[in-house]
Amino acid sequence: MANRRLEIDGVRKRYGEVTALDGMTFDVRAGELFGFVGSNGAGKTTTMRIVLGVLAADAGEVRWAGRPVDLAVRRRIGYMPEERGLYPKMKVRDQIVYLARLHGMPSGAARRSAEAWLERLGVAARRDDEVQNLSLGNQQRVQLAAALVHDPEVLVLDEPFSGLDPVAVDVMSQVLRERSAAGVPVVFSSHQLELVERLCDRVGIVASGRMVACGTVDELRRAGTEQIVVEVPGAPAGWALDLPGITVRHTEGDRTTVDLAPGADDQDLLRRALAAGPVREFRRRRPTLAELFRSVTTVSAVATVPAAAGGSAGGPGDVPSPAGRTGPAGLAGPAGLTASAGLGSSGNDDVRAADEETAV
Ligand SMILES: Nc1ncnc2c1ncn2[C@@H]1O[C@H](COP(=O)(O)OP(=O)(O)OP(=O)(O)O)[C@@H](O)[C@H]1O
Repeated sequence: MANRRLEIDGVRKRYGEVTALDGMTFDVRAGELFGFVGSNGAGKTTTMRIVLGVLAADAGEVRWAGRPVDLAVRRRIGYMPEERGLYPKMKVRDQIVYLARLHGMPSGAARRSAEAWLERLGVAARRDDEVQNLSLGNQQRVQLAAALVHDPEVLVLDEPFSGLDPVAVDVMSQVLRERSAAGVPVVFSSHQLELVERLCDRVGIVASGRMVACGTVDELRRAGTEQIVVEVPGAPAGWALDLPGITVRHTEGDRTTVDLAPGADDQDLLRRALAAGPVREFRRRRPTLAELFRSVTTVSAVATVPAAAGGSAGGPGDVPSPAGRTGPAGLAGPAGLTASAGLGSSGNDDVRAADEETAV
């Protein structure tokens, strides 16, 4: 199929007075693992629910392979809802087979596929247990099996990594990588930014219902302010102040981190450092995804590597969710499947602290 792209184009959604989506626009391409990140309440779940037709948009359009997404297409999407969607009292394998059948698979193929995915995801030994008797992490593996069992053309996963142990995170990562390598566009939301940075081909950062930065991790990091970390034991306080194009971000012990404006001369800084004492470290760095996230979600003013062009055709329509998925999704999800991590650590404590003090 040509143009295998999932396009979210100018989607708007209000809940009464609350604007949840304000022209959300991005695309996810064939073979791409796309990380969808944003603060709590930024609009990620609302976007995914609109893609799946669980919710109708007020305006804008969702397209797959160039065509507006309809019910037939939605049945070919694999979806892991945030509220989870398993029947607690149904046995694991029966449930996966049942969901595969709802997506139109013949019964033999549904059973084989269910068995293969339960095996692959490490929960085959629990196939005859009721879902409610599984640990939350194992329920999540079953939930992923439910999203994958019908060999979907597109995968849309709302916080699939939350609450997983490190081994399960590895299994989940591998499976998503495999599916994207097989040509499936995969979009997932997460608050685990180090994981997103490591795993994703592209990342979209959402704030207040809009895409505020979108691109590969490298593109996003290059768009961020370049920094220099300098270590000068015994340097007098303020040694790096008042240099053109150089702003001190943070000082901790002997180590100072500065922002380097475009065109600023780092050799000025080096000369000043050498005059202040012995230079033990002098290196350039770019902000991590977590640092960028803090910047753009504090002030949405970082360069945006644009996703698909905007626009707002008619809404995707009041199509109900794929048959049967409303049932289990509508039940109270397994309790306690909540986001496991905060907004990712930067992996660089000094600069993280600086970001918290001085949001750019
Ligand atoms: N059913 C609803 N009724 C009213 N407001 C809603 C409803 N669902 C979501 N909202 C509001 O819409 C906005 C976007 O919420 P959404 O759940 O899409 O955010 P999110 O990015 O998925 O957040 P989180 O990371 O916390 O899951 C928020 O302001 C939220 O309070």
